[in-house]
Amino acid sequence: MARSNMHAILRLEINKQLITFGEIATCISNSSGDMVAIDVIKEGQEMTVRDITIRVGNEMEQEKIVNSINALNGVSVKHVSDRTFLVHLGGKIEIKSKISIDNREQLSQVYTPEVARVSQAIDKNPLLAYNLTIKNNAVAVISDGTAVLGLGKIKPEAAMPVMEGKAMLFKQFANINAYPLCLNTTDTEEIIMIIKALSPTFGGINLEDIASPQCFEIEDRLKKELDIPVFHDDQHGTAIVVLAGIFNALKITKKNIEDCKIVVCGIGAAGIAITKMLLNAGAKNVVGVDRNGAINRDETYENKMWDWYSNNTNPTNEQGPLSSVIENADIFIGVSAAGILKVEDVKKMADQAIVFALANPNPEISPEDASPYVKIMATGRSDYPNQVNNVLCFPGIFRGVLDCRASTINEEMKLAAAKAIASTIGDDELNEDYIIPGVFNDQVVPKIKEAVIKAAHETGVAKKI
Ligand SMILES: NC(=O)C1=CN([C@@H]2O[C@H](COP(=O)(O)OP(=O)(O)OC[C@H]3O[C@@H](n4cnc5c(N)ncnc54)[C@H](O)[C@@H]3O)[C@@H](O)[C@H]2O)C=CC1
Ligand SMILES: CC(=O)C(=O)O
Ligand SMILES: [Mg+2]
Repeated sequence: MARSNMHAILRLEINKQLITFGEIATCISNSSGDMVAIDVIKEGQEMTVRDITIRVGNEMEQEKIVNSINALNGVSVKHVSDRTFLVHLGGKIEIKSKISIDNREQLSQVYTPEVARVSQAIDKNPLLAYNLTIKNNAVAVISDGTAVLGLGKIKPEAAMPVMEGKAMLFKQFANINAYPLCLNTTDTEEIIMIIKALSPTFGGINLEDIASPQCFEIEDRLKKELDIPVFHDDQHGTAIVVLAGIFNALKITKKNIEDCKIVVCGIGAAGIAITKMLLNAGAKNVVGVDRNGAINRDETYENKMWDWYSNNTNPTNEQGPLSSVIENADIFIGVSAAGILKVEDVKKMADQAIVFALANPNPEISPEDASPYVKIMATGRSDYPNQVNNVLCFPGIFRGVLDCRASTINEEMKLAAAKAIASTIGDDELNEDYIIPGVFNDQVVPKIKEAVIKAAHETGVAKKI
């Protein structure tokens, strides 16, 4: 399994006459806790209070450690807090005013009565909204909570931490103000109606974690009916970053995309968009696998996208489960669920295999299990090398489209973004553990932005000269 990034902070009250800190540390280590920090909170003659931060595998392990400490004589656990929960207290973002209101004159300018003149000006010329409101730099991050990370359908309130996280990334990496909005409906028509009604406020719409196949119709309709860019990040953001990673990975394995057998597992939002980009980039042999095995032409599918998929992929009409179609595959791309690719499957792949196990939060196979048998291993996670995650794309692509006021994000702009990401790694730097730039590489956003603006102008969708 993938290693855990879960940390707990235990507040311990210790009677120094009865126990030493060394004994407590041994107890934690014997219970598989990895102690990463110690803070002294209160020091007395007899008693001392310390906060210790430990990395644990999961909640059960945490409970086991707490119970073992409490079983020792002279120490008790007073409080347990989880570092991840602590950073979420009160939510992760806020709205700040650009100017302060210190007197009546300023009040009458930013609000009534003077603001009315600004409203009237925009009413006469709605394009002025780009100059006189937040629109120019505002993106709505909208989810209905139906496909959140790999968690599946969860309540819209529960999707908010993820959307707030996306909003933070928009701000930090591209200085875009993003507004997380989780909708209490899963009805396609209602979602379309709500987003259309909200659109005057925003310069772009980032759809997030909306389940397939509904996500396709929602995005297609909004693209047709709105004049601002609409981008389903799980489809296109992911596909762009995957393609960037594949371009670089193939330079290492010295294979051509045309000759590779590529198995895509999880034919949902991300899987379908990835497949389309791979085909546009020249791939000829893509085989899609979902819960019931390979998508093939001998079956009929209710899902229209799977119908399209069966007719445009799988040239030899392979059938059967992942464990059989994985044979001789050069590339595996997983956007499905945790743990479904087995070591025995990886062993059946062609030489110099490339495995992108991108399910979040836990990949289809852990790097520890797969790495001995593959040339290149990537996941969607921040705690391993080669993080293939749409965070590398959405800040830069939206920075580009907002800056040139593009009406849409087309195939040319997406391909340009993929090439821009790949190009941030020079041939002299490229290696198995560095096929994709890190999230904190400050060349990524400017490179994507420039490439996207250029492609928007070349394809005539940039409205700002
Ligand atoms: N690393 C990254 O940047 C990204 C990762 N993802 C991850 O990819 C996964 C899928 O995301 P979406 O495409 O948005 O969801 P989705 O719900 O649209 O599609 C998931 C697909 O995987 C299939 N699936 C589920 N369990 C499976 C199994 N055991 N075997 C084969 N197929 C299975 C489902 O039937 C569905 O067709 C999630 O884990 C998500 O976190 C998604 C977007 C970006
Ligand atoms: C990264 C992302 O968008 C997802 O896992 O859904
Ligand atoms: Mg997502």
